[in-house]
Amino acid sequence: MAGIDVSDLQIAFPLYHGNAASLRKRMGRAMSGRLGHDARDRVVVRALNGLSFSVRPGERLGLIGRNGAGKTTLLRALAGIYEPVGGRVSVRGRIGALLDTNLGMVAELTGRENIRLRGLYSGLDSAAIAGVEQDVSAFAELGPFLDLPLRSYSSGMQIRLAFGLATAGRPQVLLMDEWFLAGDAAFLSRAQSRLERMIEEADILVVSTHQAEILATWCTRVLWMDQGRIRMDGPPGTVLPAYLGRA
Ligand SMILES: Nc1ncnc2c1ncn2[C@@H]1O[C@H](COP(=O)(O)OP(=O)(O)OP(=O)(O)O)[C@@H](O)[C@H]1O
Repeated sequence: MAGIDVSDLQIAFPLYHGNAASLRKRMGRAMSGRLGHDARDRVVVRALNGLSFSVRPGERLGLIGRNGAGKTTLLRALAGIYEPVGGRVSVRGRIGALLDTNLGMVAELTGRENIRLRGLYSGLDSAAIAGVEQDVSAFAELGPFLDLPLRSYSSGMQIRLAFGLATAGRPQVLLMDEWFLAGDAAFLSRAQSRLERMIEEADILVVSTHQAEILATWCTRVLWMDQGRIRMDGPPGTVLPAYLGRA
């Protein structure tokens, strides 16, 4: 069964230049608490600083917080792209990651070829690949562009294709950065019903966005992140008014 357990998670990025004291001075108080040193005495930014939480099947978790709070870093750590420097991340279930429109795509291949390639990577047989191809092409509504190279796609087309593909493989844990919520209203409503079908199968969504309305309608729980830590964790009706200063 799908699940996420994060315990005392720490992610840090080395900054290769300068010394900590002058960097602290230049970056001001806002950042100074997030600078530290690693074992090789390099100055690092602590992007995530001791996060602990669990997510159970059926939960739709929204991440909110100011620029630089650590939302994207957390999604990437859950996807296994970043290694923790401390603590643990455990994600059970097949992961679908919508973090970067180009992730795992080849710009020179057509949309259809990319779909087939992904099917082959996932070890699907030809009948299953044909099913995914049909499902994704119906969802993405790319028309003749499906048979043109990806590099000719608009960013909205890339998003539709990536979203269709990431959700076609019936992932049990879908990780999504707000990038993918940039489509028009018609796309958002089709994306929402596709996600709802997926979530009905008792799976997990983790989505990061600055748009409070999306969190209010899509999520059952919101983590408010601040300076690489969790500031508040609870239902959207409690966390969003506090975040927006209306509590
Ligand atoms: N590759 C990197 N190298 C150095 N520092 C990084 C890197 N990626 C993120 N950071 C730093 O880690 C912190 C968290 O960044 P992150 O992108 O996770 O924030 P975010 O909440 O997603 O912000 P935004 O809302 O602006 O997308 C920031 O201080 C950022 O500058």
